[in-house]
Amino acid sequence: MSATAFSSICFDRGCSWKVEKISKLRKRNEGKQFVTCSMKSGNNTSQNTVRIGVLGASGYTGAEVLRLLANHPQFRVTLMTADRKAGQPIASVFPHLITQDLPDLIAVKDANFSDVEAVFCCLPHGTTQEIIKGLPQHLKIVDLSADFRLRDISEYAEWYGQPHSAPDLQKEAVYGLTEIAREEIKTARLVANPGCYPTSIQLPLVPLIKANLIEPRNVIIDAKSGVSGAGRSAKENLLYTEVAEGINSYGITRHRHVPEIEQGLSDAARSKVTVSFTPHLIPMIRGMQSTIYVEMASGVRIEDLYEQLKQSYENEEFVVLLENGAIPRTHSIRGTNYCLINVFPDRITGRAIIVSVIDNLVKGASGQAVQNLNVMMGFPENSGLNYQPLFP
Ligand SMILES: NC(=O)C1=CN([C@@H]2O[C@H](COP(=O)(O)OP(=O)(O)OC[C@H]3O[C@@H](n4cnc5c(N)ncnc54)[C@H](OP(=O)(O)O)[C@@H]3O)[C@@H](O)[C@H]2O)C=CC1
Ligand SMILES: CC(=O)N[C@@H](CCC(=O)OP(=O)(O)O)C(=O)O
Repeated sequence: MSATAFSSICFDRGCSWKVEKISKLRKRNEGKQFVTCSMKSGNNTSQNTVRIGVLGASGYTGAEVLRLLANHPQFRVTLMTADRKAGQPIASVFPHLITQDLPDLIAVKDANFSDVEAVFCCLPHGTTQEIIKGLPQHLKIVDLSADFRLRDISEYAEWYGQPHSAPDLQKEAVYGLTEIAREEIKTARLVANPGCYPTSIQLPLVPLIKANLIEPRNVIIDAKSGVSGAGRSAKENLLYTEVAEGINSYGITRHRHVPEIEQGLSDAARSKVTVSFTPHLIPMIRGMQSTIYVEMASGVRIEDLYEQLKQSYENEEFVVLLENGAIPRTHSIRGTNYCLINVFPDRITGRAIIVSVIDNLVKGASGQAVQNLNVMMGFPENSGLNYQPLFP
């Protein structure tokens, strides 16, 4: 059999395994949804409707929350804030949302939170902690910024260039990598949604480190992000002329996601882990790939890594281990909450190469945020998240 024929059979086997798994999990969740909640149809909402605020609804992650919640059976957006764009209808800020029945954007200071049960906080770091400090206690909060992700506030001060102004809230926050921290998220009031790079990196590495299959101190990560990862505000380095037809590495050795990645991996290892991490901005709108080079522990084979990941994620709808050499592609997850992973042997160095892809705006931000609020509210975890990839 030719190599091409072999790899195409393998690829097909990988896909059919996955299709079976997804449909099985979806059926299981649909069953739960039917029992737990009655559905919303059109403007008729059931008594299970949860009123939602979106803070920073005029930004990219805010808009993505609105897109996902349009198909959510329980969450209904009744409050939306902005800063410079306060006072405007959403369709004048995001014309693609014109068909949604949504309230106008208002300033945070004018918002009445008494009628809202939960908020997605899609604001810049720094600003976020000041605003969350002033929110009423009854609210469940999923914060998409970096403000509550680092447990050590001195580390926050070092990497974010300012002291943390809400240390008590920081102590209360649960780091929301859903597949890893689901039990804690269930009872949390404030969830710190992980950063996009840290999500794509920790999902494959945490189970491997916990099982002592890789050397945690020699991890090298080469990551690439679409430009929407930098948000919607105007910046010179994000102009079309600066981004198109080129690749720009940035934050080499000092990107602020380093301590977040090291925190998660150190927890898994129960000892201090350090990483070499280099992000790149590439000329695409959404999507992210992390290519991770690891040394396997003594006596460990690539098949052991593969089996561990397969076992860790076989009951997870949104983390998919591809089979038999299939290569994760950002095209395969565009607009979805999936993380696709595969592991490859580097026969020359003996290392393993792990490839992980997510959509930075979905599993890397708003999708994981919706997944987390579903967990916090006891709803099926995939509510509002059943999207097929946009391809081509
Ligand atoms: N983009 C991504 O892929 C990811 C982003 N994140 C994080 O999520 C958060 C939001 O990101 P993103 O949506 O991309 O950012 P954007 O820059 O696109 O949006 C920021 C939002 O915050 C509002 N805002 C800005 N300053 C203030 C202020 N002082 N008071 C009140 N509101 C304010 C803006 O309002 P206005 O437009 O009216 O000025 C806008 O609605 C950030 O912390 C980001 O780091 C996390 C993971 C991935
Ligand atoms: C392409 C790009 O610029 N990406 C952002 C990361 C987006 C993200 O996850 O940011 P938070 O940690 O603030 O949530 C960056 O490198 O800073």
